[in-house]
This record gives sequence, C-alpha cells and structure tokens, in this order.
Amino acid sequence: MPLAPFAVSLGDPAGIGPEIVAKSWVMREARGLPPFFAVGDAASLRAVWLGPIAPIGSPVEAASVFDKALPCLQVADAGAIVPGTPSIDGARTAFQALEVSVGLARQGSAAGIVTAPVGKEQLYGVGFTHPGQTEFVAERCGVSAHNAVMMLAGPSLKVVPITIHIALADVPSVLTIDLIRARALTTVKGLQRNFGIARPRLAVAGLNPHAGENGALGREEIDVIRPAIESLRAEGLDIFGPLAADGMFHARARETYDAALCMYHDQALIPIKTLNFDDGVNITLGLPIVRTSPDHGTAFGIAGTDSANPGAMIAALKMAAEAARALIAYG
Ligand SMILES: NC(=O)C1=CN([C@@H]2O[C@H](COP(=O)(O)OP(=O)(O)OC[C@H]3O[C@@H](n4cnc5c(N)ncnc54)[C@H](O)[C@@H]3O)[C@@H](O)[C@H]2O)C=CC1
Ligand SMILES: NCC(=O)COP(=O)(O)O
Repeated sequence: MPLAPFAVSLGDPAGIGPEIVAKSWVMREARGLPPFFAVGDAASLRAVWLGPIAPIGSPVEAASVFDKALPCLQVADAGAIVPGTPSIDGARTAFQALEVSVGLARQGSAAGIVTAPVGKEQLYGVGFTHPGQTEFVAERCGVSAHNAVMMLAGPSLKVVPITIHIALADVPSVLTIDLIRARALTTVKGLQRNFGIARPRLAVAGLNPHAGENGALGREEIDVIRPAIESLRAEGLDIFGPLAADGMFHARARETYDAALCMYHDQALIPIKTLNFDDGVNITLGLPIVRTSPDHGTAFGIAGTDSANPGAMIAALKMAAEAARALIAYG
C-alpha cells in the first residue's frame, strides 16, 4: 500500500529550511523520495526558489500534484521574509507549521513529519516552552520526554544524547539511572524496528575525562552510569561501558557497537556532525508517529545564497519513509 505523503514543516522561514525542502523536491526522482508536502508560508519558498509551487488545502491533494510541483499547505503569513534575518512573525509561522504537521500525522493524514530546522532562541521568544521539537512532538503524542529519544543517525555512526538541550552545568544533576535506562530501552527498540538490528549493541560513554578514572576525576560513572548499565545487562541487553568518550568514536571502536549513548548534547553531536554532517538524520524514537529531521540547524549565515546542501534533508525524507514502513509492520 502506498504511504500517505509526509508533512515537511519548513522551519524558520529565514533559515535554509525552505531552500533544502525545495532542492529535495527537485531531486525527488533521482533520490527516490517519498511524496511530501511543505507546511509553512509559501512565500518563504518563493523568497529562495523559482520552481513550481502548488498551494494545497489538505494533504490528500498532495499526491496528485507532487510530480509537477512542490505542494504547500499554507499556515500563518510570516510577514516580510528576509533570508538570514529571523523575525518574530517567522518564528510564529515555524511554531504553527510544526503544530499543524504533528496534528496531521497524529490523525493519519500524513505518513509522518520531517521537520526543517527552527531557531530555538526565536521559538522560545514566541512562547514555545519545550527545549526542542523532540519534546514538543513527544508531548503532543502523549509520550513523556524521558521516553522520547533523540537519535542522530548517519552512515558511519548512530548516537543518542541522554541529556539534550540543557546547560552543561545542569547535566550531572539531570543524569539519573532511570533516565539512562529509559533512553537505552527505547534505543534498543528503535534499532530493532527502524534499522533491522535484531540484537543491538550499545556503547555507553562516561561523563568525566577518562570515564572518571575510578572516581578520581568524578563519581557519576560509579554512582549513576555503571549501575544503569549493570541493571540493563542483567535484563539481557548487550550494553557496555562507561567508556572514555574521547576514544570511542574512531573507526575501529565504532565497529564494536550499533549506537553510542552519550551523556550530553555535544558529546553525541560533535562526532556525528564531524562524520556525517551532510547526510545525518535526527530521528525521534519512541513515538507513535514518524518524525525525522536533518541533523543541522537554520544556517542563517548562508540562507538566501543558494549554497545550502540538501543532503541531510534528503536523508531525513528517506529515513522517514523507512520508519513509516516499520511503524506499519511493527505498530
Ligand atoms: N533541528 C533543528 O531544528 C536544529 C536547529 N538548530 C538551530 O539552528 C540555529 C543555528 O545553529 P548553528 O549552531 O549555527 O548550526 P547550523 O547547523 O545552523 O550551522 C552550523 C554551520 O554549518 C553550516 N550549515 C548548516 N547546514 C548546512 C547545509 N545544509 N548546507 C551547508 N552548510 C550548512 C552553517 O552555514 C554553519 O557554518 C540555532 O538557532 C539552533 O537553535 C540547530 C540544530 C538543529
Ligand atoms: N542539536 C539538535 C537539535 O537542536 C535538534 O533538536 P530538536 O528540535 O529536533 O529537538
């Protein structure tokens, strides 16, 4: 059965979202992309692209026009759009596009959502109270933030940050045995369902230099990380660590695991973005709907210069199609 089209929220209208969505549509056949429609202000596409846009009133219209034009479901008017210069109206439009997209996926009118980058600071300024889109989508789906896992996946590496968008100073107090366990269990399910790995191997990073040197450089490994790993191993998971984070991402080390659980945002995202910046995908595991995103941000500095690489958006669309098929197969 063909999938319903995917809802692609355009993200911040002044970022590179509209450009990478339009470029992905241009490459739809060459890259075998599933049908999709943009959700946002069509003016943000027109500001950076001269190609054909088909305004649609509902997702069902998308499939029939997708071959000829990029379907776009209009939400709020973003006001004057200046690529590279975010605005309050633009942030409101990005927020609304996300909300509408999630709603369409929840009601089954879209096969899932692929979110173009938003400016976090801009969204916080218009009443967005979640740390990121991951937690927002989870809440709209009735899933606790603990159980919604951000995985960054590329051809060379898959990583999961255990803590996500919080200040580095807050990481030690937010890191708990329960949080590591919840993230690990959801990660294992996601690797099995979405990536076909029957018995996933998880490597766990330490928090401190050299994984704490047995307590000499910090106690989180002893008090929190190791007990979490041991309890998961007792339940049969193939999970090991805590490892010194600086030595676990080289090529030979990466062969020993399927995903790395990292203690904070940059510990996870620096290696994946170094290895797979142009084809890395941010996928939310543990949701009843499909949600993927390119691994990069709004790149305000290059918006409007036609130099944005659509590779990660294309990878996100392809992964969304695979995840949607997995959702149908496994529920
Ligand atoms: N999924 C999301 O919605 C994400 C949003 N952000 C937001 O993006 C904004 C900017 O964040 P930054 O840290 O500057 O990261 P960024 O990813 O926007 O930019 C980092 C560097 O990569 C370049 N770059 C990014 N994507 C590119 C592409 N597709 N093609 C060519 N070059 C590309 C940029 O020009 C810049 O040099 C922030 O407000 C942040 O909140 C950041 C990461 C993810
Ligand atoms: N750095 C990753 C990122 O910002 C993505 O966050 P989210 O909006 O997908 O939760």
